[in-house]
Amino acid sequence: MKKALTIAGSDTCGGAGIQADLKTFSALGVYGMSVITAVTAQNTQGVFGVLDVTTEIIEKQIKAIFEDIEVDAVKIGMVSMIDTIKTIAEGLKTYQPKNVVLDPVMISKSGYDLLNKEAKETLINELIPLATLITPNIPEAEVISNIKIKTVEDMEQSAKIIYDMGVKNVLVKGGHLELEEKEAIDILYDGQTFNYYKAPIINTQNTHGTGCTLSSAIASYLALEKDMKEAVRLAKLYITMAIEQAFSIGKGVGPTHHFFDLYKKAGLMQ
Ligand SMILES: Nc1ncnc2c1ncn2[C@@H]1O[C@H](COP(=O)(O)OP(=O)(O)O)[C@@H](O)[C@H]1O
Ligand SMILES: Cc1ncc(COP(=O)(O)OP(=O)(O)O)c(N)n1
Repeated sequence: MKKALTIAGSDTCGGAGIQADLKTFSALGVYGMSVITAVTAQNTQGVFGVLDVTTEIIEKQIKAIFEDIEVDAVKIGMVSMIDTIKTIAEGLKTYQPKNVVLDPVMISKSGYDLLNKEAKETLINELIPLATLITPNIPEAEVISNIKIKTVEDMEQSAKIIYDMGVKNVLVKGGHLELEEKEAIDILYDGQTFNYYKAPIINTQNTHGTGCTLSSAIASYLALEKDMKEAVRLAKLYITMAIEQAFSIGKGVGPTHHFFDLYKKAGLMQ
């Protein structure tokens, strides 16, 4: 069985973070493992507190996995602090996993800073060059590339700037872009060509964890030995269905749904 590791924060309400990643791995038939970087107290209405895990324990979690188990893909989510990022970067350099999908989580949908402001430069300098793929949403791509993004052409320019920071592939996600066509368009850049992944915008307020779900679905498909374009194509189908099936569980933004049978019927499972 293929095995994927998520290095990310815990989301109490199960819609994003470690919980979303593990649900996605399982739904796609990949064995999931976790290194927890931070514990958040959050629900569908907001984030109410964060406890960062010590670097000593993060280092031990990474070592415990890699010294024992072969890892086919790594997904990185909330990394929170400078020292956390440095510890993860050291781990990646030591163990050199094949596929590293970096979701540069910065701010939750409810507006809470999940990455300390001063840690941004460390994420760019230390983690981006070690990633096989980075998956910023529009606000994250704006921060990393330092340009404003209003159009698909801006997304392409941002992808090129981020690519030049040393990552092998860039996927700029367009969920936050308001286009006339009413499409959710994501753009993959591999240093040579752009590939476009489009889906109709689904009219729902339940989009908690969309970014986590997409990046862990890509990591799953890379673990299953799909090439990058195919992994992103399949993951885009997965996230679109997971948003279509999203439902309310509380008073605010509900989570994506990982509906095993649906994916099986759609032929998305191995
Ligand atoms: N309302 C929606 N309908 C369809 N796809 C969506 C919708 N919102 C987001 N997506 C897709 O979900 C994925 C994650 O989207 P995005 O919102 O851009 O990232 P994040 O969750 O990190 O903020 C992307 O593939 C995006 O195109
Ligand atoms: C613990 C944790 N990690 C990441 C996020 C952000 O996840 P994302 O998929 O971008 O979803 P939203 O915050 O936009 O719903 C999180 N909230 N918590």
